Amino acid sequence: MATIPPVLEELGKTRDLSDSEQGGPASKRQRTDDGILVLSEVDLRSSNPSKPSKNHKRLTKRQKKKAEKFAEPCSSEDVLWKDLVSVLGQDEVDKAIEGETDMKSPFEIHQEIEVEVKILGSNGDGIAVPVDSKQPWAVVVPLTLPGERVRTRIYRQARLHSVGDLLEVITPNTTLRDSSRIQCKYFGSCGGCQYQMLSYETQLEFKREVVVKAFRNYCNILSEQMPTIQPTAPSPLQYGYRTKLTPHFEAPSRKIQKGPRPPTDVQPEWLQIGFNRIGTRKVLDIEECPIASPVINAQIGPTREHVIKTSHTYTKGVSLLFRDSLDTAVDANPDSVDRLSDAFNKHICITNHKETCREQVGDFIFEYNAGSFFQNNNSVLPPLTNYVRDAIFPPSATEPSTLTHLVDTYCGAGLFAIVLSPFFQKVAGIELSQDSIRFATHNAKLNSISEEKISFRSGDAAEIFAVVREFPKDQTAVLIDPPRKGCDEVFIKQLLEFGPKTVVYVSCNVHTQARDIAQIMERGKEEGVTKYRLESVKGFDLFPQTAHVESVAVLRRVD
Ligand SMILES: C[S@@+](CC[C@H](N)C(=O)[O-])C[C@H]1O[C@@H](n2cnc3c(N)ncnc32)[C@H](O)[C@@H]1O
Repeated sequence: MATIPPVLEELGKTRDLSDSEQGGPASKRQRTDDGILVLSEVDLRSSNPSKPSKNHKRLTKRQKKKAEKFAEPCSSEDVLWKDLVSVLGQDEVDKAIEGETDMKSPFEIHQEIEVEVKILGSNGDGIAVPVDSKQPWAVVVPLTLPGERVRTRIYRQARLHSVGDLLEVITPNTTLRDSSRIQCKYFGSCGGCQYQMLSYETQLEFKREVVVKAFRNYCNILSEQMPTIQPTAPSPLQYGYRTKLTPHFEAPSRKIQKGPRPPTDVQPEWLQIGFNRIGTRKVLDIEECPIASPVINAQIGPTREHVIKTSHTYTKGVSLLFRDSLDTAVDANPDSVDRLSDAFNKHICITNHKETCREQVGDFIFEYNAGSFFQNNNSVLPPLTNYVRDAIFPPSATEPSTLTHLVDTYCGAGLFAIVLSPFFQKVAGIELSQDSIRFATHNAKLNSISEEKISFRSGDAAEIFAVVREFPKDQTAVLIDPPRKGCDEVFIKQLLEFGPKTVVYVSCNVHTQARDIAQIMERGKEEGVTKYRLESVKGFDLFPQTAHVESVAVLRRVD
């Protein structure tokens, strides 16, 4: 029998039972645009309404109705559902739904069972079936790998599956699992990382599989139109890469708030500063995060001390901010500073949302508001932006490119627009956040790009097509990099009406990306609508050790 890290053992023992009641509040995982896992509430109907377990809580009618509904397309529940169907088989799933057994779990909450893991789901958890399966039912067990036999304790019930804590890996997959690779003492308890026990090559292969499945499930185009998904591009840094961290803590209860002032040098018991424990909304106290950069880790201790000292002052939960930045006290003007000097390359940690951060990407400098969006893994930005450049101007092309104009939609602080600007005569960017646009314009100046060449405006992405009407569509590339929810129909309609020669779609959610690309290609079947060919799809690993994958798809107009 394989031993499991003590953190897993602790997780198995200490899950708060109130969190795992049948029909009680359960949590659904969601990922923010920068890949951070957050948990929000979803209500599940009782798995066996006729025989409630002793932990059963009554659901309101509204809660029941919500739980009975199928998941929103492309949501993390829907992505999981597709994985469940692939494990259980469509016929069995259909039969269970028809026979109304799809919500009737064969297991009790807190029951311990043995399961065999069939696949690693796209959300990063193992998807298993019970060893003595009598009805089609799956069990989702985080931190497990295909081929493993594990013991799990059920803590949540949902449609055709239960979710359990990993108690023991009975038969490990020794080809894949190696616990000596784990570099974080919180791995197994913290909800942030899923893959530290895997080799980096295996992580990249699993991420490619996620992209393959996303296009299979959400991009319903003919198989001959679907290019082979390329290998996932690695991150140069696999630990110490995160340039942003947002640990949080809950406020003390009213009683504690009103009680006597606590000593300021001892961490009160209620105060846990960190990330959500796996599968819960309970905070795990953390003092370090090995995937975050060194300056962030150096700042965690002093910030924790400050929070502990002032803990009596908090009446609301707080999300802390740690941003790795070049030292903004040094003038960024290339005439006054050597950008290769130690002074310019000194890193500091910014904790105030309103302060300015600075990063270098290739030869370009970017400044942005610490509270606004910027990609969270600086090490991967040169390969990512180079890949997008080569996708627009393929180095293997035999003819010189005719592309002279770039439209950067959802442009943030101007990352792609500015890095790619040397290759275009004119560049226009659009972004909803006025703050980011202010910085995009500032960044153009910081990098000596003229106002005649580059312009940024704030607004909804679809509005850009009215602005760039004078851009010659045969010479224009459009870059799309939307938030996790993807593009809306208005945007896609306007994109197709504009009809640029090349579209590069960068996405932090490959499922909505696949859905949007299907829509772009489907619309092209209509009379008079621009047609596109999906040329390539490639994952990029912006978040090593986690299940997250970024994806870049390239579409060329069919003339
Ligand atoms: C994934 S980020 C990409 C930012 C930028 N391309 C980068 O790499 O730094 C998505 C950006 O879209 C912006 N955004 C969200 N909804 C938008 C909309 N409807 N129109 C334009 N921008 C939007 C967000 O503020 C965010 O900056």
